[in-house]
Amino acid sequence: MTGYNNSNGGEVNTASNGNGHSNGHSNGHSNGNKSADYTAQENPTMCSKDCCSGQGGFKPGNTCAPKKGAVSSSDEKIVPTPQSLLKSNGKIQCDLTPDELRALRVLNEDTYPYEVIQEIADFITKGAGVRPKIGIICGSGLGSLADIIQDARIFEYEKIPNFPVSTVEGHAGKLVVGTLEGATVMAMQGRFHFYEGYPLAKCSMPVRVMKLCGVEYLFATNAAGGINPRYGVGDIMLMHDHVNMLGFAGNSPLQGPNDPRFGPRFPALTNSYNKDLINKAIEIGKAMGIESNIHVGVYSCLGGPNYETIAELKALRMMGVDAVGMSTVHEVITARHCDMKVFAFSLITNKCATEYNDKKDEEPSHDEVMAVAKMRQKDCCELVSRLIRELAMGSA
Ligand SMILES: O=P(O)(O)O[C@@H]1C[C@H](O)[C@@H](CO)O1
Ligand SMILES: Nc1nc2[nH]cnc2c(=O)[nH]1
Repeated sequence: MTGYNNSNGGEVNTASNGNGHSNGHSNGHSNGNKSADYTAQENPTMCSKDCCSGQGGFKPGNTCAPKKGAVSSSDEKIVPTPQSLLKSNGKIQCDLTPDELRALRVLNEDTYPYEVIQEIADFITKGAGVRPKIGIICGSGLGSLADIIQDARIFEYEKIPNFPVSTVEGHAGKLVVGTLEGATVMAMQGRFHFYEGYPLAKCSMPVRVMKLCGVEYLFATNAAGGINPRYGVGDIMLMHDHVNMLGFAGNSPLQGPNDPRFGPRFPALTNSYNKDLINKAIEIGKAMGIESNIHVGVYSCLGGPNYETIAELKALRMMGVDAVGMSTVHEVITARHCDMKVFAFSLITNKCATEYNDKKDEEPSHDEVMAVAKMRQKDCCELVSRLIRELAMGSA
């Protein structure tokens, strides 16, 4: 791989996408469900299996009175909403623990005013005693990127005011602030995904926190499926562009009122991925002897949590996508909106099938994603730390 320049789209694949296909599927089907109407046939007047089963089975004339010990609908546990917790004096009244209450509040908070982000940033910079210059977001299984940070000050997400919590395996839920290769850094060991139930603005809110902490460069990493047939498992794809599938569906982290203290209402995204950093990373890849495992390509984020169908993967390939995942794009949009320089890469943890087959062992799984990330974490860490060293020395 030689130096990257955006004019030819890096290594964007030009191979045939294999558009013609026959999947051998027949549309007609029989679901083999012989007793779909079982209750109605066997017990013509039984109101429901649960209702009548505790009464010695159905007998004609059952009154369907509530079973002993059953909760009546008025006793059912109510899922609290902020409104249901409020008394008329505006105070919250509920039997939730402070932790449950906090989780509820964070879940219900969709937008973060500038002042709240500022408070979070102050909490971190005061606690850490430094203003970091580089922000790192660790992808699935790549949390070890933060383990190499020196003089680390660790903040668990649940202890940071107004911060969401990580719910995905391989995302520890810690913010690590310290120094790496002479630069001050803050790293997220655990990011937030749309599929966890967080709105995109909340998923990428930590990027704004980074900005107000003083961060100028965002390094985002992710685990992704390789759609480009030339990519192998364990390869690294330096992102030079993205296709925002969630954006196609009308979803953006920048939706809602725009606060110009962060950035403009209509930001341009044409030069989102810093070319100097991409070229430096290619040079570093050569020096590490992993040149043939480094690509430059286009990433696309889908909502997840399911992996893609073959038809979706074919469509993505036709659109020029090289790797697919469930993150990063909204973080990059948020970072570019507030004028941060961005470097991002995907670790290819699985090859995406773009032809139909029945091979179970070729289906993606999070276990496989984690295993490959573990196997490749050393090279990923080295790439990131060498790049940060170049930045700290002022040569990137
Ligand atoms: O956080 P990233 O994007 O690295 O995680 C990917 C996408 C899903 O969260 C998970 C699927 O295995 O890995
Ligand atoms: N959407 C998606 N995310 C991934 N993360 C790791 N592998 C994959 C994949 O194949 N698809």
